Amino acid sequence: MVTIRLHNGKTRMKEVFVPIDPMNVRVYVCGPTVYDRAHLGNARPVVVFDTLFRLLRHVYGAGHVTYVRNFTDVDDKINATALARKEAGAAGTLEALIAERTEETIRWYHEDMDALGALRPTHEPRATAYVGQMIAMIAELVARGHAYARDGHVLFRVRSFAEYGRLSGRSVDDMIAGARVEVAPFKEDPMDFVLWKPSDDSLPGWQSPWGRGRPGWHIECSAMSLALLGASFDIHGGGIDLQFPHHENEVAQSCCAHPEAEFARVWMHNEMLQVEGKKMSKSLGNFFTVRDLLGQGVPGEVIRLVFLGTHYGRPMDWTAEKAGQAEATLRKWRAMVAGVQPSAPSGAVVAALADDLNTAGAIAELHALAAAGDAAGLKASAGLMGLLQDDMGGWAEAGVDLAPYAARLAALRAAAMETKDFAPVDAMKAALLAAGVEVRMSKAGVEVLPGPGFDAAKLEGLL
Ligand SMILES: Nc1ncnc2c1ncn2[C@@H]1O[C@H](COP(=O)(O)OP(=O)(O)OP(=O)(O)O)[C@@H](O)[C@H]1O
Ligand SMILES: [Zn+2]
Repeated sequence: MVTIRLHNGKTRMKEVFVPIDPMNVRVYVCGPTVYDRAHLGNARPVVVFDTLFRLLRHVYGAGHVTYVRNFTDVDDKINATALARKEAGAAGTLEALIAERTEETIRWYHEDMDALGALRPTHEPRATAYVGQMIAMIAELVARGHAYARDGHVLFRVRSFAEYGRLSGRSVDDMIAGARVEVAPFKEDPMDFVLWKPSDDSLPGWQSPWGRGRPGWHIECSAMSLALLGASFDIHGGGIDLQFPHHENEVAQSCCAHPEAEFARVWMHNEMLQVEGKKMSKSLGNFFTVRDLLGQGVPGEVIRLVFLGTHYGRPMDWTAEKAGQAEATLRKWRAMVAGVQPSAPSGAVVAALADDLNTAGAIAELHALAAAGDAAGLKASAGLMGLLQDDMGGWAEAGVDLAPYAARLAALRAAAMETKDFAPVDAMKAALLAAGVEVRMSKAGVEVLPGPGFDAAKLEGLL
């Protein structure tokens, strides 16, 4: 059996990975808060942990890996977007508007992450479906003296857990000194964090022993991982931005509710996608969405290869140059593997991935396979990384760059918004469809992709 080594954020060492149960290797990754389109940074953990998922499936068997990634669908940012819609005159109750918003966002998330060749996790639990389990866990923490109720809130008593701060390498006193901890009258200690908070009538809420309210964010992952993976499981992942306080708090909650268990054995954190040295984030406003890139004609597979070019533990930038190189590589490889039956993945590619997901090393091995003319090996090995899959190939096999057609269509639409004459847009769209091109037009942009019956010759004269 292949030996996998992973850098464990808990011990800060690269360790041989030994699953608790090789018949059921269990992974939990913190998923998105569903109030808006995913930005490119949000896609990095998806690609990183999808690559891990694929490697584990290869080594232990596809039926022997359980991968859970949640949707956080209870959050004040979601409430705010729904409230804003209501105030703008949207019909329906707040609950209905929230449900509409989260459904829509989950649909977008699936479309965008599917386009990157990410497999759907085994389970994608929604937090709102696990509120009962969260309440039970909070009650357990109260009973064990690790939490206390005050004024409709329930707080975790940080000083009751001696190991608090170990995962992120901080001491409680340092945290308070440099802290952005919220002081509130209902807290015994400023470090204590919220497990449950009250909801007024204008907000979604659930009945609980502490009155009508809603869960804090951290308890969601503790309760959902417990329900779906058990009190001890193998790997917990997420972005490094979540290490503190989110993951630290998850550890505190889960270990105090189940002191007999270990919670996550291995912690893996992906580093950030950056823009000019800063984390791409919604709050900084320095972001673009995955959909923006797809709409500009950048294939999802190109985005995936760019991500895999940098080790997950290092920060990285998105650049047009990297995208151009990845696209050229994939065009070359796709031409080589067209119609070829994959053989088995190369040992060198598997070994690179098994070495703490050395994806850059694995890509170098793919180049070596291509240079050696081993198309069958290239196809199988790239497949292990979610590349050169048949269902993602249309863009490259087309052999033509469709981005200018997307740009032209977008320009015609912009002009039509002014003139109110949509005939030129319709004509262009019809011509593209006749050439077998799939056209998707939305507020976010225009996307054109070669469809099954694509015929490049029919594009003649359209630009
Ligand atoms: N710039 C980034 N690079 C890599 N991963 C990121 C980046 N920003 C967020 N993530 C990860 O994306 C996942 C989803 O996070 P979440 O939905 O909480 O983010 P968000 O609220 O959209 O992000 P933010 O507000 O930080 O822009 C998490 O695993 C998080 O660590
Ligand atoms: Zn989490």
